Amino acid sequence: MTVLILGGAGYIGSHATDEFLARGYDVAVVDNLSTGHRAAVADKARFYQGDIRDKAFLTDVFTQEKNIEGVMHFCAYSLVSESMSKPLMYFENNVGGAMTLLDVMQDFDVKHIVFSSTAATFGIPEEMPITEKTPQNPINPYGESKLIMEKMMAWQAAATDMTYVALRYFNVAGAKHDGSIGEAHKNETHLIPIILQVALGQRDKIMIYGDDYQTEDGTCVRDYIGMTDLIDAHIKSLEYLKAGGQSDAFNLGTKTGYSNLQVLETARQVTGHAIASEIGPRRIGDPDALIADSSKAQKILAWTPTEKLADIIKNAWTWHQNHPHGYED
Ligand SMILES: NC(=O)c1ccc[n+]([C@@H]2O[C@H](COP(=O)([O-])OP(=O)(O)OC[C@H]3O[C@@H](n4cnc5c(N)ncnc54)[C@H](O)[C@@H]3O)[C@@H](O)[C@H]2O)c1
Ligand SMILES: O=c1ccn([C@@H]2O[C@H](COP(=O)(O)OP(=O)(O)O[C@H]3O[C@H](CO)[C@@H](O)[C@H](O)[C@H]3O)[C@@H](O)[C@H]2O)c(=O)[nH]1
Repeated sequence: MTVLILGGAGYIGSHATDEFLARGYDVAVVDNLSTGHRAAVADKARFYQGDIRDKAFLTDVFTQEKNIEGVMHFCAYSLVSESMSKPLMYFENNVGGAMTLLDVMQDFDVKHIVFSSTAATFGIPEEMPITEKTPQNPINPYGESKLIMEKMMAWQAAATDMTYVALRYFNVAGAKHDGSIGEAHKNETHLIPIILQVALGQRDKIMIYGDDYQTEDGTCVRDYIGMTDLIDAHIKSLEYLKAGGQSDAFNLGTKTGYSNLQVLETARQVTGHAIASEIGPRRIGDPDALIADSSKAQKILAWTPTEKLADIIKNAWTWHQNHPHGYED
C-alpha cells in the first residue's frame, strides 16, 4: 500500500517522505516545485511534478498509483506576511487545492487524509496555552485559508466515509539529524534559518520585528516544534486513521514558548557566533504569543515531543553548515 505525499518536495514534506520510506512505507510524491526542490525528494519515492489544482493531472496520478491507502497533504502557500498582501492567491491555492484533492480522493475511494493546519487558525488566542477547544479566529488570510480547509474536511467527512486528521503545527524548525535535508525556502522569511544565515556570514544581522508586544521581553513568543517530532505525529496520525480512529484535529507544540530574543540567544550559544541583531518595526499579521497545549495528541495519538529548542537549532545548524546554499549545493 502506498502513501501519497502532496508537497513532498517542500521543507516538511521532504522530511515526511524520507521518514515514511525509512519506516518501510511505499511512497509517491506530488509537487509543482513552486517553493519545493526536486533534490529534496528521496530517490526511493516516485515523483510526479504537477499542480494539485489540476484535476486531470491529479486523476492521472491516482490512476497510476493504484494502492493509495492515505494522503499526506502539505501543499500550500504558508507565509503570514505574504498572505496579508496577496489574500486571493492564498485562498486560491490552499482552499482550491484542497477542494480538488478531496474531489479526486472521493472519485478513487481513498479514505484517509492527514493535513497541515496551523496555529495561525487561532489568531489572537483567548487563552494560553492553546487547546483544541480554544476558539479559532484567524487574523490573517493564511490562517483563514487553513481554517476553511479544516471545515471543508469536516463537512466532507460527515458526508462520506473519508476520515481526516488536521495537525495544527505551531512553529516548525530543525532538520533531519544528519543534516542531509533541511529548510531551504527560496526567499527565506523564517526566524531560525535567517538567524543561522547571519551566523554563516550570509547576512549582516537579524532584524527582530517589534519589541512592544504583550510579552515578558516585548518580542513575540512562539512554540517551536522539531522536525523529527513533527513527522512522528504524521505517521501516528495515519496509523490512527487506518486503525479506525475518527476524524479529529490536534495541536502540535511543546507547551513552551520562546521569545524571539530567547531564540536568538539560544542560537548564539549553539553556534558560538555573536549574531548581530537590531530591533525593527512590527511585522503585519503577527500575534503576540502562540503556545500549544498538546495533551490531546499525547493522549489519543500517543505522541510526545522530545526535541528542545537547543536540539532543534543544532540540527538546523548542521544542515545550514553542510548546505550553505540549500539544494543548490
Ligand atoms: N513551516 C511551518 O512552520 C509551518 C507551520 C504550520 C503549518 N505549516 C504548513 O505545513 C505545510 C508545509 O509547509 P513547509 O514549510 O514545508 O512549506 P514549503 O513551501 O516548503 O512546502 C510546500 C510544498 O508544496 C508545494 N506546493 C504548493 N502548492 C502546490 C500545488 N498547488 N500543487 C503542488 N504542489 C504545491 C510547494 O512546491 C512545496 O514543495 C504547509 O501546508 C504549511 O501551511 C507550516
Ligand atoms: O527576520 C525575521 C523573521 C521573523 N521574525 C519574527 O519571528 C517570529 C516567528 O516568525 P516566522 O519564523 O516567520 O514564523 P511565523 O510567522 O510565526 O509562522 C510560522 O509558524 C506558523 C505557526 O505558528 C505557521 O502557520 C506558518 O506557516 C509558519 O511560517 C515572528 O514574531 C516574526 O515577526 C523576526 O523578528 N525577524
